[in-house]
Formats: sequence, C-alpha cells, structure tokens
Amino acid sequence: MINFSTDGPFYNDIESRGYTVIPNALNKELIADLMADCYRINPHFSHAGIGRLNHLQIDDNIRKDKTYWFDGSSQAQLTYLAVMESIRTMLNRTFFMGLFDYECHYAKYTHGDFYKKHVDAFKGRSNRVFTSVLYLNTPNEGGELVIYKPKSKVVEVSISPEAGTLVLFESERFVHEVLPAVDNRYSIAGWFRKNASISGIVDPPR
Ligand SMILES: O=C(O)CCC(=O)C(=O)O
Ligand SMILES: [Fe+2]
Repeated sequence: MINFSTDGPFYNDIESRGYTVIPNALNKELIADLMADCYRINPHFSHAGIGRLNHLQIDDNIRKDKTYWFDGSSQAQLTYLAVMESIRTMLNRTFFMGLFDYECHYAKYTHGDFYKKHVDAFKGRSNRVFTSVLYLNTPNEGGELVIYKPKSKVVEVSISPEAGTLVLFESERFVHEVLPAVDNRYSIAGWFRKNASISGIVDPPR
C-alpha cells in the first residue's frame, strides 16, 4: 500500500525541516478507490467549518471547500485509515511523538474555492501535531498548496496537487493556504493527534 520507505528522505525531511512531500506515496488502485468513494458520497459533502464541535462556525471568507468526515462506510476509507495507522506508528517509533489517533475528511474544492492562510493548530490550544494531505486527482490548473516558512511571509514551498502525492507537516509550525481552485480538486486532509483532554472531559474525535 505504501510506496515509500520511512527511513532516508522521509526521515531526513521531517527531522531537518518539519515537512515532506511524497509523490506517488500510495498505490494507484487505492487512490482510484478513494476517488470513486468521493463520487459516491458527492451529494453529502457539506460546507467546511472552522474550529471544532459546537465552536464550529462557517466562515466563507476564510475557506470555501466542502468536506466529508470519514465514517468508515467504504473499504477504501478503511484501507486508508490502516495506512495512516502504520504511518502513525512509524512516526511514534522514530520521533517519539506520542500520537494517539488520526482524524480525516475528504475535501472538495470546485472552481473558485480556496482556503486562506491559516495554521491547523495553535500551541497549547490544540492536540493536532501532524497534518497530512493526500491528493486524489490532478487538476490542470489552480488549487496549489502554499506553505510559508515558519514565522515568515516567505514561501517555503508551493505544491501543485497531483493524484497520489502525500504532504506531511508539523501542524503548529506552518502557516499555509490553498490558492483558488480552477478545476475540481479532491483530497483527504487529516491530523495525527496527541491526547489533550480538557477539564477531565475525554477529547472527542474531530
Ligand atoms: O488541501 C490542502 O492542500 C490543504 C488543506 C488544509 O490546509 C486544511 O484542510 O487544513
Ligand atoms: Fe490546513
């Protein structure tokens, strides 16, 4: 399922700069199955919110994509979750990250949709440690993921989505944005989390 080795460049990238971009990370059949799953659930994508649970607010000015949280309703989702589970184990073993779970959603950007500059986690306020983005299709144009250098307005890297490319980065460290899509753009955004229960309430998924 996983077409890359977790030592070598993967290890060095994460160790030295906190992110990695892996083309053709997963096998093509799985990418095709995930894409087909997106088409199956297409009518059920909903407007993405900012924040979690009841703090959820829909803000059109910041993001315009539509999402669908994984619910285990297809073999493709289950296989993808198993793949991310093995990456989680590997990250813990290699970097002692103490990641305890993973949550993810499909995301669909249609013409004009964007996600402005943001961080996925704020120090001390979130339990998201590592962000993953897997692209499911290859738009001809638009929808680049732009990652900025830490504490800077300088671009670190701009990534054109390609089916099968997996991006992993430290959630607290990188401001990033999705430039307006031109063609439809499908992806899976996910977060490896550490446990951060607040006032004795067990931390809820998503
Ligand atoms: O789709 C991408 O390239 C990044 C999406 C993102 O930043 C997010 O969902 O938080
Ligand atoms: Fe993000």
